[in-house]
Amino acid sequence: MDKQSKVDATYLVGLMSGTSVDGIDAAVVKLFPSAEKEHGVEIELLAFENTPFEVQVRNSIFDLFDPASATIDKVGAMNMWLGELYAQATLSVIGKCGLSPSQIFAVGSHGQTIYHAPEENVMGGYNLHCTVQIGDGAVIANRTGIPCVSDFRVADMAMGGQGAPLVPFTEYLLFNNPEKTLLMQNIGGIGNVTVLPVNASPDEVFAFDTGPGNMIIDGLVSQLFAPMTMDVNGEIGAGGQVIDELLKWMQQDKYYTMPLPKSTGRERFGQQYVAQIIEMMKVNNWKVEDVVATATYLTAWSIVDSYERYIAPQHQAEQLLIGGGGSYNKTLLRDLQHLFAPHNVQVLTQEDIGGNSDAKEAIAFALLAYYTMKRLPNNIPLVTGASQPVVMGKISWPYIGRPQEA
Ligand SMILES: Nc1ncnc2c1ncn2[C@@H]1O[C@H](COP(=O)(O)OP(=O)(O)OP(=O)(O)O)[C@@H](O)[C@H]1O
Ligand SMILES: CC(=O)N[C@H]1[C@@H]2OC[C@@H](O2)[C@@H](O)[C@@H]1O[C@H](C)C(=O)O
Repeated sequence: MDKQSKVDATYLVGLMSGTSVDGIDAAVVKLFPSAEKEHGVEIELLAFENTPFEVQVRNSIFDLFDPASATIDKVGAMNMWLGELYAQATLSVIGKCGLSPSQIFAVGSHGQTIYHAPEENVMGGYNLHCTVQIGDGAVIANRTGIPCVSDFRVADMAMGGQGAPLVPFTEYLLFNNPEKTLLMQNIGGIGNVTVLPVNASPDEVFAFDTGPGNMIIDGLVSQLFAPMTMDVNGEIGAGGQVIDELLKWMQQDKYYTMPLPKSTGRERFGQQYVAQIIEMMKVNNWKVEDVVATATYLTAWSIVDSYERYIAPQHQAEQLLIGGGGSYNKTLLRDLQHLFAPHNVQVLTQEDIGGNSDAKEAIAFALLAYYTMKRLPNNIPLVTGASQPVVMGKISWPYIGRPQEA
């Protein structure tokens, strides 16, 4: 880093609580202009903290995924409650790296998605794509004294986009490689991939949700191995065999052949879907570890199938770089390595390249917020299907303004 970059460094906090509802990821990043790339930025991760949700919070969020139990009073209260928890997570992670809140330029908070409907929905003559993320930015701003950018996705939807995925914009900024075509694969609740062709320009980047990430595995484990909520390190799946009949049934979901751009969520692969699998398991007398092994294989298959169907015809990739909690599931990694071997695609995790699988999305929302604060566009229309670039995110200012800095 040169002297000028050090002078221009900006500190930001990014917050992510994703579709798997495991907790809050909070990152403090130092951002400075890239010495190499024009308009580019570089970042340094200064601190990261994951705060798991308490059971009552997790259950209250799950209540909101079912439109029948998600009454408006519960949505309103949870919006404020999560705001409080996000504010605490912000202050805690800032404390970890010895900075004070007054040194932070902005917090970028994704919020908790409780509803995502990116498909065509014509009402009153308007095509209303919609998505709901809660955890109010006003609470975060007023508890921390830091401006908060939240509610990113709706601006993209206002331009006809899917409002997802948003992380590709930051992957383009941070990972674009002059020599290799990279597949940036996130495996959270949902799986999503960003394709970065060799030395890509923004209009060559494309991305989409590949299907379920850990969502089906987590759903099965929560039902069949409670109080566990995940297949830790893939140990349950490692002890099972893939059930062909179940795999074929799962592979027939329409999502896998839908045209791009596409995104998905709990509405498709959540509790109802898992309940169907458990019903089939009972009828067929399948072993629970075989069902978990099959769900794990399905996730790996959906990723390689996406590569074969939408990516490989134009781009031979060198590496699949995995981020998100799925990178800790060894059975899933084994299945991915096996399925990508014939394509000569090397499968690596963020840790293998010196990154942090857990922190990646929180870092992304810090970076997205930086662009919002600078009033610069931060979506990629080719990725989301929006008709044009927009500045995503709503800014909440703290009540008494920021402490005056010297
Ligand atoms: N040690 C582990 N072993 C196996 N799986 C793990 C482990 N740690 C995390 N996971 C999986 O990762 C999930 C959390 O991943 P992550 O935090 O990336 O998802 P998310 O951000 O909530 O989802 P999304 O990116 O879809 O919004 C957990 O629910 C679990 O399934
Ligand atoms: C609506 C929503 O919350 N979508 C998430 C989800 O989790 C992964 C995948 O599905 C992706 O589309 C998105 O999140 C990441 C952060 C994104 O927008 O890039």
